[in-house]
Amino acid sequence: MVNEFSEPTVAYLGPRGTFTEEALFSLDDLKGYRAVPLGSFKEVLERTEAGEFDLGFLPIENSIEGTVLATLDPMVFEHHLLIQREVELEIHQNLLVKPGTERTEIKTIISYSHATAQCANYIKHNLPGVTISTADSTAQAAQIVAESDDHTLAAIGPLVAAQIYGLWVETEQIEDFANNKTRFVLLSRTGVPEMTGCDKTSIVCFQLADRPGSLLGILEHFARRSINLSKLESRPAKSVMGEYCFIIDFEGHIRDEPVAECLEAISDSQAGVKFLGSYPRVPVSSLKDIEKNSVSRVGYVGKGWVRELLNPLG
Ligand SMILES: O=C(O)C(=O)Cc1ccccc1
Repeated sequence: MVNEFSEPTVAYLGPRGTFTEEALFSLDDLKGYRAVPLGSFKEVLERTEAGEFDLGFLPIENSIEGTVLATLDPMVFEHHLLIQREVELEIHQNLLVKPGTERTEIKTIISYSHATAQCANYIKHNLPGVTISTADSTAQAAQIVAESDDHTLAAIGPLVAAQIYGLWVETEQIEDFANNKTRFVLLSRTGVPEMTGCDKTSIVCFQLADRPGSLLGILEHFARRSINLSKLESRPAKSVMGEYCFIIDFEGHIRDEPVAECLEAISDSQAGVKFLGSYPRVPVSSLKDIEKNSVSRVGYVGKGWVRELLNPLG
């Protein structure tokens, strides 16, 4: 270990008071680790890969805004880090102001881009015309507001950030959708955790050639082995316009024979495969939870709707 601390270390997106910190502190078995807040996603990734920290911890996906590209893209294209664990945290966004500030005074809102996006409707209807400004994290935004003399500036972020930086909570829970969750990942330079029987594997498939059916070809390897996918996302390959790579999460562990065989088959035929880790997966919501949270079924199309569209009279 090449760092100044005697105990094992975990670097995370700081400063103190981020949602990332709250998610990290929920991991009981990391209590013996020294948690070190860093200023940016980039710093966490670079310094973990360089071996300065044993582990890194970052958000990777939000249920309203989707993938956190500041984590995923560098993991796909620049770094060689392995996911050790995933954690889900329920997120509530809050409007934070300097003590004494009236809502009518607010002219600029600052936060991490995902946080302001999670509250876009709230801002449009309740703070029309405000300027949106970007910080490296929600807690950094709170710190900026606290350190500024400007009463027209407000932050969006966690309640704990208001406490740490001495801000007032103007309005609580301003996110646009209920059930706002963020998934975080624990990263390490080496090591694949033991198989638990309830695992997930993440990979990136880089197509060797762009030809018809190449995605289908990749997916067939999973279907043939009854391996269930939990996420499929395409990202520009960053080489040629129109070329993409596919980021795939699926159930199972690299030490499961069918999983290993599937990855071998894909890399032998269609694509270069980058392994991002096999790790215990968070329990999936039960059907009952989904039912309870679904707002309305109006607008969903049923079986046979294509036929109905084609033959409106038939
Ligand atoms: O951890 C935080 O407070 C952040 O600002 C990062 C973040 C990004 C996306 C969703 C939740 C948190």
